[in-house]
This record gives sequence, structure tokens and C-alpha cells, in this order.
Amino acid sequence: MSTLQELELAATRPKEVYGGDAKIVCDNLVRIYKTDGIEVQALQGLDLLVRAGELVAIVGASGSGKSTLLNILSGLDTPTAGVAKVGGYDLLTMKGRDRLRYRRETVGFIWQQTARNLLPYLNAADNVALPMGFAGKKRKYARRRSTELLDLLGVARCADRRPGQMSGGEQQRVSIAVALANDPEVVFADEPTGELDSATSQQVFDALRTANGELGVSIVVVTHDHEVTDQVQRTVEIRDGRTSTELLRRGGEDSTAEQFAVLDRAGRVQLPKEYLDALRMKDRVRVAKNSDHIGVWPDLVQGAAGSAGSAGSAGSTSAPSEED
Ligand SMILES: Nc1ncnc2c1ncn2[C@@H]1O[C@H](COP(=O)(O)OP(=O)(O)OP(=O)(O)O)[C@@H](O)[C@H]1O
Repeated sequence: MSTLQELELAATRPKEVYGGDAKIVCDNLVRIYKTDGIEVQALQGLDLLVRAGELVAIVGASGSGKSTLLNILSGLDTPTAGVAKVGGYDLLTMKGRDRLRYRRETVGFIWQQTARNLLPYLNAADNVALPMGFAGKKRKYARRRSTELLDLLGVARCADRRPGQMSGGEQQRVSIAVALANDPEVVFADEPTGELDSATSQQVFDALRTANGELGVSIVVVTHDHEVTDQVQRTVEIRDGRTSTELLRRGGEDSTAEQFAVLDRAGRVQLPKEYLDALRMKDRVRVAKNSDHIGVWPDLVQGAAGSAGSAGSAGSTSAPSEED
């Protein structure tokens, strides 16, 4: 039993903060839309951590909640409940002036439609210099940084061209330079290659990787395209408003990706639907702890009887084999 002194000490000890020093922390994020009295839970307790310097893809089918998440992380929408923090900004409590500074200096954006990224009547150099002007940077500095960024992303030749005089891939690479102009901590890219062919998409991803590697900026790419997995080290899948599985690519470019399930703070794991369907797992599964893994088996008795909820049935199934 704890002494009073021990309890007092525990109470004064700083609590461990979820996510620690992660650049993006989403903890049990909920967004409910209400239209005509009908509620839609677009995000249903989403957890996500993105560390400094990571290049992460967030994928999900249409309606899974990607745009909702992106709108919250970009400061355009406010979540209903939960925690959402980016670069130290609390997105639930952030107000007017902070919101402006956050959107101008802490994060950068690349949208699918070029028209949202670049002004058609400015050349590439001026497009990149523009956000620096808004942030109060000197013209000379803006010029120099604009040249450096266009050079880094392989589009120095476009400096004097307007968007209409560039290819789609060049426009997106200039858009990356615009997003990086104010040296943000995180860049969000919404379907950045959605309108491009695969060779051009490759160039855009090469540019994103260069920005990530050379400048150390965290980059989050949101897309419905699962092929993106080949381009990044970590892919997080959203399903039904929650992060479900992660694919991690450890090692070099040619390494194969390993699939992981997300384990939340309450110990919940969402198993991939195809695994559940293949083994006809429903309502309840048997679990057993082994020295180095936890096994999960279908409840065979329940499956055979077609019944759900009969107490004790899990205990009466045959013992799982160690091969699983
Ligand atoms: N403004 C809104 N009002 C009501 N429901 C909404 C609103 N925006 C999104 N939803 C609903 O929330 C859920 C998640 O939508 P969201 O747009 O975030 O998904 P998504 O993964 O971005 O889909 P897509 O790839 O098609 O853009 C969907 O069921 C959608 O119908």
C-alpha cells in the first residue's frame, strides 16, 4: 500500500504527455457533422503521431475521413473533441491571430489543384516570394530563398515562367517551393499527384523526398492512392474515421513494407478487415499471450453455433496451435 508521502509525490510528478515531442499529435480526435438533425461521425477517435522529419502518407477510401482530418490539421476546421496539436499549437483552442500565424509560418500546403497553390499572373520566383512578403520578410531575402528553393526542387529553369508556361509536374514542384517558403515545421500535401501521370508523379515525390531529407521538414501526404506506399517509409491507413493499419518500410528503397496494426492507448487494435473476413472473426476472438507475441483466433464454438454472446464459449474452443 502507498504511503501518503508516495501519493503526494506521484501527484506532483509531471504527467507523461501523449505523443511527447511529436510534431503532430492527434489523440482520440472526433469530428461530428450535424446537418438537418442527422449526425455524421467523420472522425471517430482518431490517433496519430508524426515525428519531426517524417515523410508520412495517410491513405483511405472515399468517405474515410481524410479531408476532415486535413481540414482540422490545416486550421480550417475545429474538431468536436479530442486533442489535435501541430508544432506546439493546440488546434482546439487556437484563436484568430494564432491561427493566422500557424497557417502562415508553422505549416505549408500543397493542394491537388494548381490554381489553389499558384497565382496565374505571377512567375514561379514571385509565387515563392509572396508568402515570405506576407510574413514580413525582406525582399532581398525572399528573392534569395526563392532561387534556392526552386534550385533544390529541380525547377530553377521555371523561375521566370508563369504557371501556364509550365508542365503539371513543374507546377507542383513550384507549389512545393511555395509551401516551404516560410520554413514551416510541417507540410501537408493533399493528393499532390492526383492529376499527374506516373512518371511525373515520381518527379513530384522525388522533390518531396528532397525537401524532407535536405530541410528536415515533416511532410504528410493525404491520398486515396495506395500506390503511394512505394514512395514513403510510413503509410497510415484511415478506415471509418480511425487510423487502422500502418505500413512501414525499414531499410533502403527496395525494402518491402511490413504491415502493422495501430495499438491505441487503451490497448485496442483494429485488425485488417480482410484478415477478419478470411478467418470469419466476428464479435469475439480468443487471445493468448505467448513469450513474444499475442495470438488471436476465431471463436470456433460461436462460429459453429452461429451464436454471439454466450458466456464461456471462448474457453471451450480447442487450444490454438503455436504455428499461428
Ligand atoms: N460538411 C459536412 N457535412 C456533413 N457530412 C460531412 C461533411 N464533410 C464530410 N462529411 C462526411 O464525413 C465523412 C468523411 O468525409 P471526408 O470528406 O473526410 O472523407 P474523405 O476520406 O476525404 O473522402 P474523399 O476521398 O471522397 O474526399 C463522410 O461520411 C462524409 O459524407
